[in-house]
Amino acid sequence: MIKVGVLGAKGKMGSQTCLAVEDADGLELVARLDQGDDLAELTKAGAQVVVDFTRPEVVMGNLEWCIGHGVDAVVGTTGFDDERLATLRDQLGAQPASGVLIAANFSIGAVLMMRFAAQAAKYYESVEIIELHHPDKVDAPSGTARRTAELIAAARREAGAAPVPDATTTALDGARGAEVDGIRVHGVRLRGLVAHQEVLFGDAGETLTIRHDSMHRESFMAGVLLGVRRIVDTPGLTVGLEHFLDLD
Ligand SMILES: NC(=O)C1=CN([C@@H]2O[C@H](COP(=O)(O)OP(=O)(O)OC[C@H]3O[C@@H](n4cnc5c(N)ncnc54)[C@H](OP(=O)(O)O)[C@@H]3O)[C@@H](O)[C@H]2O)C=CC1
Ligand SMILES: O=C(O)C1=N[C@H](C(=O)O)C[C@H](O)C1
Repeated sequence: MIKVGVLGAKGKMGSQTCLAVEDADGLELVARLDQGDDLAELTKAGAQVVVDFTRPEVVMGNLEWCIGHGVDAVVGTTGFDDERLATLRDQLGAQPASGVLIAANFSIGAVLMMRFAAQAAKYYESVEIIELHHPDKVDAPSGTARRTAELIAAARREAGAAPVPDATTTALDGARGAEVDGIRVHGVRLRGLVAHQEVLFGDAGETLTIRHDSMHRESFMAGVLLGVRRIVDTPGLTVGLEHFLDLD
């Protein structure tokens, strides 16, 4: 049995994760912690793996604690940039047996969407991303949109593509979205939505749209459970659930 603790256990993703872990073969839910709880409860309960669905401003502190206490971590919380990843690599360097998985999105369909978008990137002159989420989301653009933009930008760079064309010279602030690694990202917040993304590609006389929809937070759970089962045997930093899927 793998003993699992959940951080952010009262939140939308944390509560769904608790249900999924309780139902999963070979996993035991030993701790549910939320805002104000003492992280020492994790070691008292014997947690081997922590699943973190908290907030961008607290996740790095949680991970420093986990790495320092030899607890592996599966992280869905957003807010990771190169600087944060470098910090984690340094911390893990001092604890070579520990593992951390950072996944912008645990839904299999979203991982495929990112992969397909990276594959399509070199064939199109234009590309923009639209992410659509529930209005309780605190960060924009979404972690998934940021990651998708980075993957597309890397593929375009490798192919020697020119910058995405855009003749805009006057615009209201925000009208052209945010720029991530040279790719425009637009955010929609709408009651009724969960998590959705479109990647729009365009070239002479044609467009290609790759769309993914998470209708329910259950969509993330197979990926979270896979992450928990794999991270106990995967020391170091793993960025992206695709490393635990047989995509090639
Ligand atoms: N990778 C993926 O597949 C997915 C990632 N996410 C990401 O996961 C994160 C959480 O999303 P969601 O569940 O919707 O958010 P919620 O706001 O519903 O849940 C976050 C929970 O964490 C709690 N919390 C805040 N600080 C701490 C702390 N220091 N220790 C423990 N718990 C704390 C919050 O308490 P309080 O409300 O009192 O602050 C809240 O209960 C976001 O970054 C989101 O983008 C979401 C869906 C899928
Ligand atoms: O906050 C959310 O809900 C989600 N957050 C993640 C993100 O920012 O990409 C994953 C998914 O989009 C849902």
